[in-house]
Amino acid sequence: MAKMGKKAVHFGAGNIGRGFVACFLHNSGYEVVFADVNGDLIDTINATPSYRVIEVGSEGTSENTITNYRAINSRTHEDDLVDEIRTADVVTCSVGPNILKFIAPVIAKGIDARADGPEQTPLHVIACENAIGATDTLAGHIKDARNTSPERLDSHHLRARYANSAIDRIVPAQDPNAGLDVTLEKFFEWVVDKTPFEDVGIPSIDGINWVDNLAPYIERKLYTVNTGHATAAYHGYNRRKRTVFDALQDKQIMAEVRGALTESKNLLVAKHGISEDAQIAYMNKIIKRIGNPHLEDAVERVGRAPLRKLSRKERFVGPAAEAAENNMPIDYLLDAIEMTFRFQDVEGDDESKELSAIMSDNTPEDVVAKVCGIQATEKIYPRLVEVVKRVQDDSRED
Ligand SMILES: NC(=O)c1ccc[n+]([C@@H]2O[C@H](COP(=O)([O-])OP(=O)(O)OC[C@H]3O[C@@H](n4cnc5c(N)ncnc54)[C@H](O)[C@@H]3O)[C@@H](O)[C@H]2O)c1
Ligand SMILES: O=P(O)(O)OC[C@@H](O)[C@@H](O)[C@H](O)[C@H](O)CO
Repeated sequence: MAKMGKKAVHFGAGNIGRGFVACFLHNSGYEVVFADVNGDLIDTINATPSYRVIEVGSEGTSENTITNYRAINSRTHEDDLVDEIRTADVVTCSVGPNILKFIAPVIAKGIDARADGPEQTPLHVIACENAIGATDTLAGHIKDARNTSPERLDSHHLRARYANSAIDRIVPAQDPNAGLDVTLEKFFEWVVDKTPFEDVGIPSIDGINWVDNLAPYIERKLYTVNTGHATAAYHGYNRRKRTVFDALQDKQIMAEVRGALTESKNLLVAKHGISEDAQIAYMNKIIKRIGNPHLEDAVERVGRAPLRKLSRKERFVGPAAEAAENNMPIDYLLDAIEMTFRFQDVEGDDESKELSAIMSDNTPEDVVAKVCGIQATEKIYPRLVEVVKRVQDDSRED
């Protein structure tokens, strides 16, 4: 039975938003106000008093029923949303790392409208995206002079506090006939940095693991779950597999996934003092999770946005660049990077089309600098140039 009285505004009523974040907020007693730009989705949410979150796995199926929510179109009803943020306890988002700059202006207005005396606790802002420091990125946009007047910055901390998070739960694209229901894996992990909230009170959201130092958690998540997932997806896409599960049935793809995860493990163990045994156990658990036969997770979803995934702090170049600097092996990570560069012109994926144009119009050296953010002085640079050149040469032959 949910406790009542608190309000959360959640940006992005998609898979992880409805299936994970809103579910946990609801179960912790929050009314959830979704903010989204998809008009049909907004209408469906407002016309549907409850939806189900359905957990599937080898242990069987279980369900949660979510109620006590509303939705607002952030494009057409900005003033209403400002007012919701003014009176909210928590703002969360799961819109995609590249969308944070678009949701920042309305959040800034809502924060600016809040009281900054003892009568109102600062808004707690937590971005739930697959990216290192996503809440910091959002906060940077909110505090930008275009969104918050510089004279208001000194007292901004009285109106809002920002905490980074690492969020982990596989939520595939949903059956279009499922309405608002979301089918997802049973496993979840939501880790949040507690330090920015300590003097004003940590929001009571059941299921969050509050920590003092988030860096090892987010790097371990991104460089294991997402590295393994994306390795399976890109190799799978290039071998015409439909889902990640299908991809992992192929022994060569499984070997690529294990290889990439072993290389990222070497770095994580050396860098964060995680024990080798613990990381091997974590890695094996992840391989099992991404191979969940009950999840229909299309390789195109997991491979979406290849330019983001090839960027400097992301799941491949992030660990590979650092491992290379430390003279650790990176052959499997480079194989996965090559498969990512081959993820071009995929139906419905704008970044894959942009990638194709970038590959046609630039030298390999420029591609590596522009897409991966890697400089010529870095050890990984010549190997990335080689990878890009190979993909470009193959495209010219086709
Ligand atoms: N699906 C997963 O397994 C999973 C797990 C962990 C983290 N994540 C992260 O969560 C984020 C969202 O992923 P998802 O799978 O839920 O994607 P999704 O596409 O299902 O949902 C994104 C939602 O954001 C909305 N949106 C887009 N632009 C917006 C804007 N300007 N304002 C408000 N809403 C906007 C979209 O309409 C959509 O409803 C990503 O950063 C992803 O990496 C996803
Ligand atoms: O959301 P992305 O595009 O960063 O990555 C795709 C998937 O790997 C991702 O959504 C996973 O399902 C999720 O990160 C599991 O926690």
